[in-house]
Amino acid sequence: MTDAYIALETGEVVTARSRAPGEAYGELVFTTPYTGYEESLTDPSYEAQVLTFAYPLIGNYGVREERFESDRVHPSAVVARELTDDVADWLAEEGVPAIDEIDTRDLVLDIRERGAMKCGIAAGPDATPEKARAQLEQCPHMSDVTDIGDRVTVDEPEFHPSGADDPLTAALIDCGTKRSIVDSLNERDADVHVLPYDATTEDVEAVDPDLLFVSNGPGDPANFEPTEELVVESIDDVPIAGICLGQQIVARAVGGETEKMDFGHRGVNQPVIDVRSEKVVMTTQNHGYSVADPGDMEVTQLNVNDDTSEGLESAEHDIITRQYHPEAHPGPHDTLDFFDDVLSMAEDGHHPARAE
Ligand SMILES: NC(=O)CC[C@H](N)C(=O)O
Repeated sequence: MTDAYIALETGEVVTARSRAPGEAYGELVFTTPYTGYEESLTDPSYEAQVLTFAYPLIGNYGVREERFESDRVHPSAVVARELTDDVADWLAEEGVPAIDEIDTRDLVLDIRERGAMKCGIAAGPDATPEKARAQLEQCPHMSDVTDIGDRVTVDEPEFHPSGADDPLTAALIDCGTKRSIVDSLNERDADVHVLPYDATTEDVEAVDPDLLFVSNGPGDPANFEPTEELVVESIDDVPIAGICLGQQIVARAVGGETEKMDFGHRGVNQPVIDVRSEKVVMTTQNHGYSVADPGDMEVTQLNVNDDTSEGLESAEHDIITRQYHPEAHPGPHDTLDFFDDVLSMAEDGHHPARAE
């Protein structure tokens, strides 16, 4: 049944089946995992994006809140080959338009050939191609979504105790964090103060952290100037760690540069090599920008497929960051030791390579 349409920047309007009604626009991206749809759909990194699942059946093991990475669905719309009723009903309850019975192989090839592009979606009994085109016309370039940090950050600071007798303290700057990053720190006896992305140095000093941790998040790292400024002011005062958007913001803070990729890396099978040990790990990734110039930091890990920077470190300034998602959720557990490494740095007060 055709009661949904997706309008692409190519001028094409593709017909589909509505699984959750509504109209929306966003940057059209795809992710390839065959599991982890609850984690992806609640990952704040997908804010302002339309998420296409390359795997053909989404929802075959239901929907469980304990797998959520935040308190809501973040993509502005969802595209699949087939969505189960569990997922379709969940998205409808969340007010997120969803369409399926579309050739997602073809759509993914379009995105790979043209790069992540704008799109507009209209789904439901009143949907028309014109309404989908009207949504497309409203869609901004991702770098022009300048309020994206405000859409995903905490309203007020949150405290997540680890329950340990002698905990370390992490100040996590919430640029759209996944819950499993907080959990990964708590599980290693670190109390976590989650602060808004525009927290000040006074806000950080008030919690007296052993580690400043910059989270993952959506959009262009250039639109997180308050966080970048906080990192600039915090360097050499406290060890610093970051994941994904966090790596990008920290790189910019130490004089580096970031750039938009054609269609990014989104999946659970991205191989990464450590240039020091030459060990290769499989990683979970979800990003559309990358670090083009690491500034004052050393590139310690590279993507095996395209040599993009996956790990940056500074012994001088006590910094360790990763472009991929070490917490996985979903994905392989090859990289969980990142959290052990950054908490060891926090406990010692310096990067392991920096002599006392
Ligand atoms: N998961 C993330 O933190 C994504 C980082 C950034 N928004 C990008 O797309 O590259």
